[in-house]
Amino acid sequence: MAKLTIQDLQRLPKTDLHVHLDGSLRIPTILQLAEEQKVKLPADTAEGLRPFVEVGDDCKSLVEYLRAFDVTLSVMQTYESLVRTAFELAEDAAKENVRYMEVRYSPILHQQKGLTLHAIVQAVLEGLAQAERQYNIKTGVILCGMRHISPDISLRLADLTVAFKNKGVVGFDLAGAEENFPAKRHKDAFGRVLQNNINCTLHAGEAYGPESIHQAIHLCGAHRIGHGVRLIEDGDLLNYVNDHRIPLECCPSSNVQTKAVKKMADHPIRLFYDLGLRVTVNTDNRMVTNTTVSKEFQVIHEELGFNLEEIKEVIIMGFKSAFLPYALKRALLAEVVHELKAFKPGSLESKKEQL
Ligand SMILES: O=c1[nH]cnc2c1ncn2[C@@H]1O[C@H](CO)[C@@H](O)[C@H]1O
Ligand SMILES: [Zn+2]
Repeated sequence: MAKLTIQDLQRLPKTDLHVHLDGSLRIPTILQLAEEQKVKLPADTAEGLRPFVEVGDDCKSLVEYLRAFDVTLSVMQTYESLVRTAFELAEDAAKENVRYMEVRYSPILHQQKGLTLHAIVQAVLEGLAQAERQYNIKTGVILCGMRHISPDISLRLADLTVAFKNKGVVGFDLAGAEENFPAKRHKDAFGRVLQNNINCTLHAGEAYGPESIHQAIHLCGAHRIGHGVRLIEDGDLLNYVNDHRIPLECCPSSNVQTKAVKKMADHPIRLFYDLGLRVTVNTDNRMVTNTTVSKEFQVIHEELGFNLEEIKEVIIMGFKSAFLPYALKRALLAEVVHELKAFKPGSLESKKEQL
């Protein structure tokens, strides 16, 4: 199998359907925002801050992984900081040819300085719109309820999702620590979203077993599953997910860091793909996990043996799984399929380097 380079993978058109805004900042931006806002960080240089906001493979659990967000959230409490971080995330994604991205975050975590929930959504939409005008990228927003926060708050966030339906918000999610915080507590919020004909996805099967995925699908009506790695433990549910073409938002590097899987070679995305499941490849958190969509494809190429044809197929599954109206999705898919057919590995740059 010819080896694909990172440049090849960067050139391919891609999606990122699972990326948290508050885990995907640039470190220099955090430093600048902290200075402007007089916020105290654990360190005031990029190198000093890195260990607090990038977890690495020695991270032991999801709960440990989530500590990085205390730092990022401390500088994401103003309208301008939300516009800026949303713009920069879309800019970074566009530069590696991500053509469609769904950005998620939980507005309730951005109210420490009194911003209204509406302003918090508006700011992110403004930053993303600015990037869309400048780059060849389409975006949508997914609002997250948080598992450990009260179901009443999830209901308010569900109402916020309804208020921004067709205005840039395309779905609702449930994030945060999974163990001891079952999704069923939040089922009214999902009911609200579903009854308004809005898509939902839930983080499930990351730090808890297949029961969690079962709840997400059957009690909360999940149209997609975030991670879902532990689906491998329940063949019957796996068949259901496969038969109903429920997409899995796989985030391989993040899963090694949170110990959803012990090591990359054990990642079930290979088996899921071979069984015909609809799998997608995503970053989860570009900064916290120190990754990009291209790097995630490189990892599954090098460590799990996905070849170019298989990668193209996973890319297409990403576009198919988008929370986009069907007509738009079909048009975008047609464009991408055309590009993928014409794609030849070996970028101009890498050819020049070889000379
Ligand atoms: O992999 C993950 N699993 C569960 N929750 C997560 C993950 N990454 C980030 N968050 C949580 O989602 C919130 C909103 O973006 C973040 O603040 C973080 O607490
Ligand atoms: Zn996530």
